[in-house]
Amino acid sequence: MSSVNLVNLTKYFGDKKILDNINLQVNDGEIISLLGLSGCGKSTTLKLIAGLLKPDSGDILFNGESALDIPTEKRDAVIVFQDYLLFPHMNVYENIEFGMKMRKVKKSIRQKRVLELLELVRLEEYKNSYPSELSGGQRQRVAIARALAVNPRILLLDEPFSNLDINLRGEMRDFVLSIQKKTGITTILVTHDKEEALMMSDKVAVMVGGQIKQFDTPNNLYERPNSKEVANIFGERNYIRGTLQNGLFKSELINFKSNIKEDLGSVEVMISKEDLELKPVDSDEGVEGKILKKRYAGEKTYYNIKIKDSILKATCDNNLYNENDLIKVSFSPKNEVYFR
Ligand SMILES: Nc1ncnc2c1ncn2[C@@H]1O[C@H](COP(=O)(O)OP(=O)(O)OP(=O)(O)O)[C@@H](O)[C@H]1O
Repeated sequence: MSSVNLVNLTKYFGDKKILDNINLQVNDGEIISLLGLSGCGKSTTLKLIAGLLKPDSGDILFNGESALDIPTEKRDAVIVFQDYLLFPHMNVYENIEFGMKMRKVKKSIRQKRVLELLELVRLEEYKNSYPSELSGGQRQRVAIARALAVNPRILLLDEPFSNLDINLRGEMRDFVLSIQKKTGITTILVTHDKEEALMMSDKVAVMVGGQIKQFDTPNNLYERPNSKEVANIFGERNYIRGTLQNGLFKSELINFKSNIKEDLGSVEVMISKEDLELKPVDSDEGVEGKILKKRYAGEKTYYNIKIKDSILKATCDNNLYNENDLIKVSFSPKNEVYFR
């Protein structure tokens, strides 16, 4: 097992800077995610860690020691790609055994390890099946067992769930998490799915344009993003410009008592859609608005509400109001996030 430390890592393809001075500290045994839109450099970062690419500058430390001169096959950092890349002419047993055979591990040890892994990924009865005879989830479990077979220090997962249907995806996320906890292997997951990153990770690195914009716990990223750019990755929010003075936020749309006593002057407050409260129009509290659009989605209902000349978005657990209804909207801050 190992910690991973990326230090001022920069990578160009031609004259295009793909990774721009990346710094990241992953502690031994942690599972973290690299989250960002397509093309922001997530897979490139994984390939650099695995040794499939070389950086133009910077360093990669495993347990504090540079891994740059260690060839890929000796780095002990294995990647599971989204298309799994199983050997089609080998059965499940042989696929899992392959890496150990290459490393000339003794047959009796190989056999014991493959059987252990088959049990871990719950595929004992499929050991003689070929990849074409397996479901997507089963193939993925073989790919994970094959990666773990060589006792890597670091597991790198590149969009491992994106080819699976939605139900299987949930199941495989739980499965991978349980294996990660059981083995304690340091794991870096690449994903463009915000919920997946939040659900699976001790910490998430938000990447935009080859840079890490924030590396933090899921809760901090969602509740206390350090920029609008990061906030927007975790879903659409409302931003209202106003002033924060003497413990009061005042704006043309909404006023509320703030928990922050510092005078910040002119600011934009971020309000999550689920933090706006909708009440009947004859309530004493709140500002009056009109429902312009409603989308009922079972567990939740999404509303667009017009207040003066602005539109606020709200997500409610109930389904009490309809389009064109007049309502009152109020907000009592729990976690206040202000941007200047
Ligand atoms: N071998 C390569 N040669 C040239 N350009 C490359 C190469 N590999 C990746 N790129 C470019 O580098 C950028 C980052 O690619 P990368 O695969 O790291 O992104 P990503 O965030 O993983 O995206 P995705 O989610 O689509 O896989 C992209 O613009 C891509 O076109």
